[in-house]
Amino acid sequence: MLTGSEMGVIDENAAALGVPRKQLMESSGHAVARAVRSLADPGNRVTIVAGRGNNGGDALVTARFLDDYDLRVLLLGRPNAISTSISRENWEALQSAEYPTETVKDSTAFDLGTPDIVVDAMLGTGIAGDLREPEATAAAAMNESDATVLSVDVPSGLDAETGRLADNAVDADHVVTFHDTKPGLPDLEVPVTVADIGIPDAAELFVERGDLTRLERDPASHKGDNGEVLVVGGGPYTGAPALSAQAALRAGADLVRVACPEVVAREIQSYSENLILRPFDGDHLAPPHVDSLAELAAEHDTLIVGPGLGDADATLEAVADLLSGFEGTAVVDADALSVVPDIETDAELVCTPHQGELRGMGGETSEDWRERADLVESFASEVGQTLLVKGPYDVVSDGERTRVGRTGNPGMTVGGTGDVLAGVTGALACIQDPIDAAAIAAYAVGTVGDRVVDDRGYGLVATDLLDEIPSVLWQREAET
Ligand SMILES: NC(=O)C1=CN([C@@H]2O[C@H](COP(=O)(O)OP(=O)(O)OC[C@H]3O[C@@H](n4cnc5c(N)ncnc54)[C@H](O)[C@@H]3O)[C@@H](O)[C@H]2O)[C@H](O)CC1
Ligand SMILES: [K+]
Repeated sequence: MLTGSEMGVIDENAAALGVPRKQLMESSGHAVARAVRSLADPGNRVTIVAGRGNNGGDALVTARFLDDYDLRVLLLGRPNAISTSISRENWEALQSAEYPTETVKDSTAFDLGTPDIVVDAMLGTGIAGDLREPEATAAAAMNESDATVLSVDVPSGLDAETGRLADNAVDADHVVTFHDTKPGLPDLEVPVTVADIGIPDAAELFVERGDLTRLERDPASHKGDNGEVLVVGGGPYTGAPALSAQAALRAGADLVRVACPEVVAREIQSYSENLILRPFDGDHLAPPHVDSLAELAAEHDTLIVGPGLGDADATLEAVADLLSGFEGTAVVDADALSVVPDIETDAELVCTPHQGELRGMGGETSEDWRERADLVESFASEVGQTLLVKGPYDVVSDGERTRVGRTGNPGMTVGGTGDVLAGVTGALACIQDPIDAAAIAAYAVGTVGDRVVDDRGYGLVATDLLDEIPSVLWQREAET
């Protein structure tokens, strides 16, 4: 089952892999024509009712596969209101080839006639709310007619995000949906054909630019709505927590605080005025700090534990105590990773080991990325947490879903890039599911590294990555 927005992600990933949406539309339209053939014989009257979006575009393709039928193609609205270039190209192809097309300027001009089959291609995954005019009048006419109604993707009026069926939705007799079934379709109790439209498995496995479309920033949001992150780090090292915290800010978090030993707080602050420090006494994290840190952590959307903490016994004991009592989402990195297999916790953890750290946690790895993906998936399921295993191909898995990020380059083996990745993951985990946060972070940080190396060559340092994070995450160019 895939929601409309999940289909949008996959379909843009397919485009990133070289299979553009227009090609998918051709397959979709062909699949609808095959369904028409299974429902009616050549010579029968088929009326296509197309909306102005890509759902309509699918059926404009269908028309070209039905030359041996008695065909009418109705476009709801004016041709210049067609909202996507690929639908417009398919409309123009029908004009050039002199197909019997008509445009319906408003609802009073709509006349369905008496076809044998109606192809309902008014609205698909782009719908919001009940049907407006002229779609509402057209739906009522379809529902009254004796024709067999074949809906494209979903009956117009079914919201493929929530499965809600509008009161004035089309009452379909048959549905052809694409790639996978959609929410609400099983409840309709009509035959549903799931058509393979040639989306490669890789569009679901690999993290690509379509995954960035998951990111949204509400224009009406207030300080804090886009995430508050607490980094618990520092002591033996000071750069690591500062990198994670700055990366979290660059990834879009509103407020990022760093809890660190008092003796290094001034130094960490001196790296950036954007950081808010919450020092605790001493020169390293230890069990007496845990109670107050737990209270502080509970006031944040996500916790990042590990960067620069070191591996002193007292520190690892404190990390284990902190994570055991925590109930929110935490990114666990660096030395803190070693405690994960030994603790019981209600927290949702995103662990970000490189392959050596993964072995240290008891996980297995392999040179072959496909084998590694399987091994990471089963280890994630064993640990019951999300893993982001870094490597030339990053593998992200929660034990059920597994994603692979292919961005990045050998320049990123330099120290500090992992701290940046932990920071981006922590920020995104404020607004996304752990697996999506980890997948997007892996893809984005690798892309950032690729841009820096393209620009300047090898010899990048972790701070080079920070400034490029916003443009990769938030300035995407979507295909329409
Ligand atoms: N995702 C894929 O892999 C593919 C999907 N295809 C088809 O494309 C549609 C989705 O197309 P989209 O252009 O995004 O949206 P729609 O055509 O469903 O509708 C957009 C259109 O509708 C208007 N609108 C929104 N709500 C209402 C309403 N309540 N009443 C009236 N009009 C409304 C809105 O303003 C827009 O103009 C998907 O379902 C598939 O059929 C392609 O085949 C490619 C592969
Ligand atoms: K439809």
